[in-house]
Amino acid sequence: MISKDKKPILFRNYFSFAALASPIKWHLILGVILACIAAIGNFGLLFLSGWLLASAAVAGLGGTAIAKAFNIILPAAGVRFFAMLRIVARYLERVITHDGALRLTSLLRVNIFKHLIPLAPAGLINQRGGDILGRFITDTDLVSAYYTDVIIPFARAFICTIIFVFTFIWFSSFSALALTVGLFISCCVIPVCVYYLSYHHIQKTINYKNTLQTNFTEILQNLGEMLVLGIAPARMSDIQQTQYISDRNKWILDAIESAGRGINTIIMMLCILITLIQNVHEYHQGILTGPEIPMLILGTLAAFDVTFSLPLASQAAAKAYLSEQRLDDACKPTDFVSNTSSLSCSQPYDLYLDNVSFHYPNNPMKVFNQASLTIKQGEHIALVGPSGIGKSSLINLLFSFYPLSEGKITFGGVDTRKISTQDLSSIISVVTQDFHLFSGTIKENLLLANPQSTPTEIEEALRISQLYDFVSGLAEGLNTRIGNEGIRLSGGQAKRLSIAQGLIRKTPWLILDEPTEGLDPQTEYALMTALLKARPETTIIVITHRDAILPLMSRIITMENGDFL
Ligand SMILES: Nc1ncnc2c1ncn2[C@@H]1O[C@H](COP(=O)(O)OP(=O)(O)OP(=O)(O)O)[C@@H](O)[C@H]1O
Repeated sequence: MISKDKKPILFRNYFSFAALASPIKWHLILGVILACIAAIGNFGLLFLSGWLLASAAVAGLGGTAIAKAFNIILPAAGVRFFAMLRIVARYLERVITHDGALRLTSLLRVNIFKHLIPLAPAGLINQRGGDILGRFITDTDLVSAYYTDVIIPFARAFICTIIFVFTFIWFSSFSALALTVGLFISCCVIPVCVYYLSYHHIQKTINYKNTLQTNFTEILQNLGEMLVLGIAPARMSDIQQTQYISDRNKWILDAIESAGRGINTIIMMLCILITLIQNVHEYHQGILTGPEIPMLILGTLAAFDVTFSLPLASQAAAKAYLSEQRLDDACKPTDFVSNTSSLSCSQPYDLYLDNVSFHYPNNPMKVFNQASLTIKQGEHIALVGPSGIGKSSLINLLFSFYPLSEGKITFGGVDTRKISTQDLSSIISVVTQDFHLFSGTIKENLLLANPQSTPTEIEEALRISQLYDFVSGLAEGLNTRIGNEGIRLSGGQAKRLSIAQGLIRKTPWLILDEPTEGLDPQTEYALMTALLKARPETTIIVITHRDAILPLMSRIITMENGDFL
């Protein structure tokens, strides 16, 4: 169980964005500053260009003397300066904010991984693989985008609004007021409306996307079986249907965002119109000069530039919020969290089950009912019993993957709930029925189990698991690639390779779940005798239905009615 004070990551309940984003706070601050500088550069460029063009025209109309007296160099240099400033600031802003966003994504993923690990497998029992993958990839991306797609555009819009309005006040208070009202609607009212109008559709889009991802992952994983059962076309048509609904929803979101932009444009045009009418009036009153009119008009145009990304930013905010909820849910500690404490157990590694009762969280049927068992280090045991009685479940309890209803299990003198999974796995090697081989060479798969193993140890493991002759006969020997999940090996060869993985770790305990299933009697006998001879000191527990193995073992434990006989 996870202790209450170890509060995991995510937002509302478990996570503080500020805490997570703290390593990239300078990226964030610098990103906002550069985004503002780029927007001010754009504003300055248009503002000054309007004044420069109109002044040059007025000077030209005024005759040669006035034209000569007009100093075009200084404002032209200003225009160039703002143009350069805009380009450089935009470039630097992109570099810094994207670097920050990528760092944030990796921080977020590492954090999520850290919180998912203790949940496995019991805490993840009700989650589908594709769903977790979706949360891990898509939702982390959307949450990280909060920084580049939400914080920066809104911070830029608010800071620049203040700067633009104060610049306008210098020339015309009325124009400044019109700009304030226009920018307020564009920065606050429209984004809030877009957010609430989009929220429900974004929620649906995320759900559809998740369903698509989950279903597609399952189809890919089980494509062979689905083709054999003839259900692949039906599943594909389900996927198409979900994709169609998802696309329609996306279309609605695009329409809302475009409407937001469209209204923004209308407000900008209204603002320009009002400013123009008032500026002409002020010109006649002598408050403004002629060139200042286009300057304020183009300035209004430039000022609104910072608001056009806000409808999209509102949608990004809703996406980040919903994704954050999904990540929060995925990482929420349940009652079935495997332990993270780490008391060291010591030799002899004896196992005691004391009145253990247990049922799976999603299955009320008791697998163990006040079961007691003692296994001393070095014993060679066959664990037998009818299918579904609970033999493999013993492995889950040994590693505290599930909580006990009653009783206690000690290993090496320590309650297994207090030994970390890492510590246990350094003492116990388990070869399960549903073993996993990686897409790589035979050697890579063996070294994955024990990176320090020497060529002699590799050879020994292959000899015991009766794979040596097979591997020696291969053109590329140990460097033969075995394909995804060991697809290029036969079922028996793949099983023996997984046994070799268990052997090469040389741990004091070795548990083999149905190691000889699918093997011919000769190979089965050769494997078991070689194993028991090579590892006399190792505790070996063989979970099996094969009678041929039983005479070779030093003790046979039978499971019956939730207990050991
Ligand atoms: N993850 C799980 N969630 C819910 N119930 C489970 C889970 N795993 C196993 N069970 C149930 O627990 C019981 C014991 O299963 P277990 O796999 O330990 O049996 P077993 O003796 O190893 O069977 P077999 O010899 O067929 O491998 C079964 O009734 C099974 O349905």
